[in-house]
This record gives sequence, C-alpha cells and structure tokens, in this order.
Amino acid sequence: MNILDKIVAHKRTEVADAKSRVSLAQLEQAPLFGRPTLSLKNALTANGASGIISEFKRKSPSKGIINDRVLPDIVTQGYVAAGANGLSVLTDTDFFGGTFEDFGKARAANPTTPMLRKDFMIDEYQLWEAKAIGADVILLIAACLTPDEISYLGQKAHSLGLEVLLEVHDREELEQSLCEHVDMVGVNNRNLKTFVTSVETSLELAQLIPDNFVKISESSLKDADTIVQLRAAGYQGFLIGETFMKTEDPAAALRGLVAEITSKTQFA
Ligand SMILES: O=P(O)(O)OC[C@@H](O)[C@@H](O)c1c[nH]c2ccccc12
Repeated sequence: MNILDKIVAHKRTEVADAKSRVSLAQLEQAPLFGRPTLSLKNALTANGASGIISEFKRKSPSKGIINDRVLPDIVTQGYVAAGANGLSVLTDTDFFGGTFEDFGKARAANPTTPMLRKDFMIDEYQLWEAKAIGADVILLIAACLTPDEISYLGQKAHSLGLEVLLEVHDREELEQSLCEHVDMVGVNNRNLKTFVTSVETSLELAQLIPDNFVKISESSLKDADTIVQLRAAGYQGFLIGETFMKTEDPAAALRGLVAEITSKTQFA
C-alpha cells in the first residue's frame, strides 16, 4: 500500500469515529460555523499580491519532524505580517501532527486572512468540520477522489460558502477532475505516492489549466527565482511550508523570500 492509500484508509476510520461522537447539528452550533468566509481567490489576484500561501506544518511522512518548537498563532501572525496572502494549516494529526486546535489558534490570530484547512477530504462531514473551525477554503486531492466525488464535495463546499482548491499532479488527473465546482487548481510538485518532487510538474501543466481557474503551484518551493519563473508561466499562488517551517523563525524566512522576489521583479 502506498502512503496515500494508507492515509486515506486511516482517514475513513477517523471520520467514522468523529461522526459517531459529534453530529452535523452540533457542528452547526459551533461559534464560527456561520462566520462569513474570506476569498483566497480574491486575495491571490489582488493588485500587488505576493501570491504566497504560507503553511503551518509540524511534520510530514516524507520529512519526519520539521519543527516542533514553534506556535501556530505566533508563526501564522508573523507570516501575515511578512506578506502572506493566505494561510494553510494542517489538521491531520497522525501523519502531519496538525490539530483543530492549531487551526483555531491561527484563525483567532488572523481574522482577516483567508485560511485553507489542509487535510485529506473524503466525506462531506469534513466540510462541516471545516466550517465549524473557521476555514475559508478546503482541499480536494484528485489522487484520492473520483471525479464524481470531486464534483459532489465541491458543490457541497460551495453551498456552505467555502472555496475549493483542487489538487492535481499530472495531466490525467487534471483532465478527469476539473469541474465547475472548483475555484483554484493547485499543481502539487510532490508526488504523494512516491514523495518525488519536481517544479517541472507545475511548468508542464500550466498551459493545460483554463484561465478561469486561479493557478497555484504547491510544494518544494525554495527560492525567489523559481517563484518568478512560475509567475511568468501563469501561476498566481505559491503554497510553501517546509522552506519556512524548517527554520527557527518561519516568518522571517518568508520576509526574506518576499524581499528577494520584489527585488528580482523590480529589476527584471
Ligand atoms: O512543505 P512544502 O514542500 O512547501 O509543501 C507545502 C504543501 O504543498 C504540502 O504540504 C502539501 C501539498 N498537498 C498536500 C496534501 C496533503 C498534505 C500536504 C500537502
């Protein structure tokens, strides 16, 4: 079994368990459930936007522990001050060390920044959870969902006011999964089954994504030159976790990257 299959199998038992403990009606009573959501799409396409979505990620199956010494509210607030247009916070516990509590702390610290609930969504119950914790955007990963599931979950997410980021890794996934219930397309440079990363994946798929979807390049992004190159290829969003999280001060690492991108674009 590859790691993605393992994560999804575990997620099914986790969701079944959560459903037996907390009903949809109870999730709807959560204080943040009815909160008006913020648009990541608008934030990424605004004039002068950095396009950077910074991720709070404690550990991952490919890297092990990345950083277990920092706090979600401090780091994410620093990210926003340093120029992030959006935040991504892992809520998967067993494989990524994230929690709803991490998400909640980041949410409270950043009331006006669009936030992605980063998890493996396989059931509409999780969309209700996303609303209850104050998420604005959810992720649908083509590698672990059928085209029908993507369409169904995308439609449900929209009916709750959530934006939808569809994640693809190759041409086939893109062609089979893209539908009207998606707002943004994320190209994951990391193959979730093998962990191999290549920015070429984003460069190759760019022209195949219709322009009515905001394009986001995800994973293994490390330097300003790559961001500038991806922007020229049509990407408006850049999802970055490890490059920041592996440092003592993730927000400072983002600030440095933004400064470098700015100087390269000004003198290009
Ligand atoms: O830490 P990186 O290499 O900058 O990657 C961030 C993000 O793209 C990555 O965490 C990710 C992309 N898609 C996912 C799906 C599930 C879990 C995690 C991910």
